[in-house]
Amino acid sequence: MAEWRALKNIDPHCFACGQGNSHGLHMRFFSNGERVKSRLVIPDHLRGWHTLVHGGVLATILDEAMSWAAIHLTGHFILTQEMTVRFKKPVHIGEEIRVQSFVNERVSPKKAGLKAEICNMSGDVCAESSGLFALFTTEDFIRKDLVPAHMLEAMNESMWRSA
Ligand SMILES: CCCCCCCCCC(=O)SCCNC(=O)CCNC(=O)[C@H](O)C(C)(C)COP(=O)(O)OP(=O)(O)OC[C@H]1O[C@@H](n2cnc3c(N)ncnc32)[C@H](O)[C@@H]1OP(=O)(O)O
Repeated sequence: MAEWRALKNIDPHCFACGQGNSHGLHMRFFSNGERVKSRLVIPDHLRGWHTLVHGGVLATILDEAMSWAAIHLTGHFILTQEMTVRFKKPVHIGEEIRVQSFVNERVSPKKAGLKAEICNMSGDVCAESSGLFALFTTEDFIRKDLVPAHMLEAMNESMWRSA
């Protein structure tokens, strides 16, 4: 299996992966060509019930991990179309967690099924997800008019390279 390579962060403002978002999760991703992974500690301000991490935050982490896998393992821009999450064990504020994701199924040329799971440092699966992702060519994504074309072109130049 190929070694893990750090992936280049492409939007400093993203709540999940933006390194410049002071309220965000600052996720950094690595890929071995088959899977994408990240590790993080959830900051104190994202708690839900007492010291528990809010489920919506865990869902964001899973969505982000599946999105990075969809982008980097299929080579397309993506939109999350649907996702399901199963919360299996509590995650606590300040606890280190690991997330991994992969392409589970290439449903069609324009759709892929992804999976992700969050584990604690004991190796227990705390949350897992499945998602359906729409895959776009650069031209089709520009046509959607969701992200400025100059930003997509800059991403295209750097996105598929290591950090
Ligand atoms: C920061 C950098 C790192 C990036 C990480 C980002 C992670 C975040 C990921 C997200 O959370 S994305 C935000 C949450 N998701 C959304 O906002 C998606 C909203 N939903 C949609 O836009 C549509 O439901 C979706 C494109 C996902 C699926 O559409 P459908 O397959 O149901 O098709 P639909 O019939 O609704 O098509 C709408 C239009 O999109 C077009 N389309 C759909 N899938 C396409 C595709 N794959 N390629 C090209 N065009 C596509 C389709 O042809 C059509 O074009 P027209 O309006 O011109 O007729």
